Amino acid sequence: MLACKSLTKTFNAGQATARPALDGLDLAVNRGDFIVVIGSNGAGKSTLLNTIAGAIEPDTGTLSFDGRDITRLPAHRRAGMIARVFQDPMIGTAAAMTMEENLALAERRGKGHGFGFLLSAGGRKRYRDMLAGLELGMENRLSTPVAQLSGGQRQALSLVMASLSKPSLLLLDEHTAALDPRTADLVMTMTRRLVAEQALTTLMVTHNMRQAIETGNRLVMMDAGRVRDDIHGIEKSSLTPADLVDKFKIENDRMLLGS
Ligand SMILES: Nc1ncnc2c1ncn2[C@@H]1O[C@H](COP(=O)(O)OP(=O)(O)OP(=O)(O)O)[C@@H](O)[C@H]1O
Repeated sequence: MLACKSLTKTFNAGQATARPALDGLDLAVNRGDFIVVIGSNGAGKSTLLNTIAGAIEPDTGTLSFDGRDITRLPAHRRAGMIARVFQDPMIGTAAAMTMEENLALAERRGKGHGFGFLLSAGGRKRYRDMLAGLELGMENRLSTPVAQLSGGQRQALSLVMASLSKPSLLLLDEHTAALDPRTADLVMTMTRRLVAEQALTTLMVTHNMRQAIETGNRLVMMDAGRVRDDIHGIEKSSLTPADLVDKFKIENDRMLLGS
C-alpha cells in the first residue's frame, strides 16, 4: 500500500551540524499492517512519519501510495488519506471548540467541504456512542470546550477524531508518551481496539518496550535513518522483553562500531 524507497533526508545539509536523519530508508507497509516503530533517540522515527505525512520533503527517494507517486504531494493533499496523532495532547484538537465541534470537523477532514459543518442529532448520538466505548466519562460532555479536558482525554479525543476521518493510514507519534502510566495504558487499549475494529493500517512510534511487544503485527527497529530490523509473524508474537533488550544492545554495539 505504502512504499518508501531509498528515502534520504539531511537537515542543515552542507553545514557542520549536518547529519542524515534518513539514510536510504526502505519500508513497505501492507494494508492492515499495524507496525510499531522503535529506535534510539535521533534514529529518524519522527522524520520518517513527517515524510510520510508530507510535512517534510525527502532529499532523494520516493514514496508511493497504492502505486501513485506522492513524494512531492503537499501535506494538505494527503490529509484525506493520512491521519496523525502527536505526542503533545495540545496538538491535534482545537482547544476553544467543543468536543462535538472537533469531532464534526474531523469527520469532514480532507473531504473538501470547507469549514462549514452541521451537527445533526444522528451525528451527536454516534459521537456519544463512540466516546462511551472509551470508558473515560467523555460521552456526556460533548458540548464541553476541549480546553477543559485532561491530557489523556484530549489524546483519546484525537484518536477518535483520527479514526472518524477513515484514513487509509494512521500515524501515531509517541501518542501516549506525555501521559501518566495508567492513562497511557487506557489510551493504548483504546488504540488497539480502534485499529482492530476499523482495520486501520497504522504506524506507531514508541519508546515503550512493553507497548512494542504487546502491539501490532510488525516491529520495525530503526537506527541511523534506516530500518535495521523488521520483526513479524511468529517471531513478533513470541518476542520477549529480553529478546528486545538483546536486539537493542546489538544495534547499539553496531552503532558504536560504526557498521
Ligand atoms: N527540524 C530539524 N532540524 C534539524 N535537525 C533535525 C530536525 N528534525 C530532526 N533533526 C535531526 O534528525 C535526526 C533524526 O531526528 P528524529 O526526530 O527523526 O529522530 P527520532 O528517532 O524521532 O528521535 P527521538 O526518539 O529522540 O524523538 C536527529 O539527528 C535530529 O537531531
